Amino acid sequence: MSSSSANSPKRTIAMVAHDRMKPVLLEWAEENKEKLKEFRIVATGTTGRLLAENLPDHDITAFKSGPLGGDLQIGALISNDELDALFFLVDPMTPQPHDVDVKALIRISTLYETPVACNRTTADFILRGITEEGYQKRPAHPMIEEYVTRSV
Ligand SMILES: O=C(CO)COP(=O)(O)O
Repeated sequence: MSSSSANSPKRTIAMVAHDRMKPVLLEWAEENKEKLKEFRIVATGTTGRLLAENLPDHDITAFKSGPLGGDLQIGALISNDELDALFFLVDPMTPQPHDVDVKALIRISTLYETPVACNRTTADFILRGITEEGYQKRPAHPMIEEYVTRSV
């Protein structure tokens, strides 16, 4: 994954929002809709449907709903090194039935050096960073290689 140029395929970013954060994400996406056009956007089910309704000209794919495995589908992209950033507006005040999936998504993002925004301020920084000329995502953490080649 790297910075884009005129001829390269669209980079992929993911968007997820817990229910009370969905209006916040929609507002943030509206504010940033011009920059977001350069990406393919994948999202958990309900978040993706709402984004597609609000941004009909964007390239948006909705996976399964989060509690039904949508977070894990995004995690699969990350573990294949196919995701450039994750925008995940988490509700810090409401317990989630699929909290283990949410944790797994954050963990796998950490391992693969995928930038993750859990609030709007970080989302602003990440979007600015990944659209900057010359931006290059770091490769996955070397501990992956150590793990693959470990002797047991
Ligand atoms: O719960 C979610 C992520 O953990 C969000 O899923 P939805 O976008 O399907 O509501």
